[in-house]
This record gives sequence, structure tokens and C-alpha cells, in this order.
Amino acid sequence: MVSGVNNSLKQPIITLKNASTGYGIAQALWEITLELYPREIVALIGSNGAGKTTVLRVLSGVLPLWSGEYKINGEDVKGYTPPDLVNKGICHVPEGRQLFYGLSVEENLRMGAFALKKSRAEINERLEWIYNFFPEIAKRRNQLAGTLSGGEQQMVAIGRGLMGDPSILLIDELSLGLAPVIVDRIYETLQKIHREREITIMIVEQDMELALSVASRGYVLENGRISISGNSRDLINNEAIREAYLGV
Ligand SMILES: Nc1ncnc2c1ncn2[C@@H]1O[C@H](COP(=O)(O)OP(=O)(O)OP(=O)(O)O)[C@@H](O)[C@H]1O
Repeated sequence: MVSGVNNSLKQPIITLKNASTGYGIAQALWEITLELYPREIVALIGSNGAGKTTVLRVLSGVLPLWSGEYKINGEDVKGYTPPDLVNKGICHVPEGRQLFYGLSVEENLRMGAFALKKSRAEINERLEWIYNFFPEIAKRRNQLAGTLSGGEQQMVAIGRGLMGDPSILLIDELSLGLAPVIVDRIYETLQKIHREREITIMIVEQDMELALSVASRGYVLENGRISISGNSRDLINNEAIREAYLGV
């Protein structure tokens, strides 16, 4: 599943350089440097409170940088608002799904295309494309999102993100609270979508083994700093990491 990585000839789609930020006066990230290359799946791993969600908040523009650089395709996007960054192709699927629970599955999905200047036919076509990947929610298109299982809600959250036609998908803790069999099923589908579309994906997970089985590269965050990065095979074989995160 994991492939070797040679990014030396490519231009990064996302660059964070020496990025620091925090909440109020409490600093949460210290001089983070990371790059995402086109069509990669990259994992951001770390224990509770390490700063993973904060990195995604920076990338989606929810949290401004205190210092450092943020570029998309070489363009300086530091200070851009979340809608500006949506227009640049960023989509953040937040932890906890955050669906509109009183709306139907289909209404939630359509919300994802709200800002797109697409015809009704194009939006319907995209809906069917998503239903094709996630038949479980196709069957429930008229059901209220709040009545779905956790796994189905996660499928709707990812589907809603994909409705916006992003080039960069940021997914926070996809596996949270879900049975392993459901997590495998969703990641398998995500990999299929990734193969079919030119899409770059960053997954945030506490479960390092899971994240590195899906991603080709990973960054490990510890106390708001990147402690190590590399391709998944090297990370999974790294003794210090195995000891700290896998308990072996
Ligand atoms: N809204 C907030 N206000 C103040 N501090 C926050 C806020 N959100 C996060 N923090 C703090 O920032 C640090 C990083 O939190 P973050 O949520 O990014 O970690 P995480 O790696 O995603 O952890 P988890 O896996 O538990 O979600 C923590 O010390 C956390 O307490």
C-alpha cells in the first residue's frame, strides 16, 4: 500500500515554513516546517494535545500564523481567510464530523457545493459520484444526518468535503470512535478516490500504524514541534517511534 517517495523534482502544493501560532497567549506550535506534494497522502501523527488539529486549523485559515510562511503552489497565502483558502482548493474535514444533524444526508452533501459556481446538473453528477463510492449513504440520502451511525456520518463528512471539488483534503481523526472494520472501509474508499482524482490528502491520526499504512510519508508532532519526518516505511521501522507510539 505504501510506496517510495521521490519529491525532489516536484514543487510542493503546500509549504509551511517555521510556522508558529497559538491560542490567546498560549503558544501551541513552534516553528513547524512541512511540505505536501501533489497527489500525496501524508500523515500527521502525534499524541493527545501535540498540535495536530492546530496545524490543520492553520492550513484551513481558521487560526492565523504568529510567524513563519504559508504558501500554496508557491503563492504566499499567509493571512488568507477560510473562504479564500477554500477557493485555493483546501477542504478541512473536522474532527467530530460537524454535520447539520437536522438536515438530510443529501442536504448535507449539497452544502459542500454551496460556494461552487456549478450548474444543477454538475452538482447532481458529483453527488452520484460520491454515492457511488459510498453506497451506504446513497441508501440513506433522505435520512436525517443525526440518525446515522458514526461511520455513515464520517462518510457524509468526507462526501461533503469532496462536493467542493478540493485539490487538498485535510482529514482530522477519521477513525475517532469508529470500529476498525469501518475505518478500514473508509480509508480503502479514500484511497480509491485518491487514485481516481488528482487530490492531495493529509490525514491526522493518533493511531500511527493505521496512518502510516495509508500514507506514503509522515510527520510526527510532539509538544507542538515536528520531532521526526520521513517515508512511512522508515517511520514504522524507527525504533524510537516504535517504542514511543507502538509500545514495542
Ligand atoms: N481553542 C483552544 N483554545 C486554547 N487552547 C487550545 C485550543 N485548542 C487547542 N488548544 C491547545 O493547543 C494544544 C494543541 O492542541 P491540538 O488540539 O492541536 O492537539 P491535537 O494533537 O490535535 O490533540 P487531539 O488529538 O487531542 O485533538 C493543546 O495544548 C491544546 O490544549
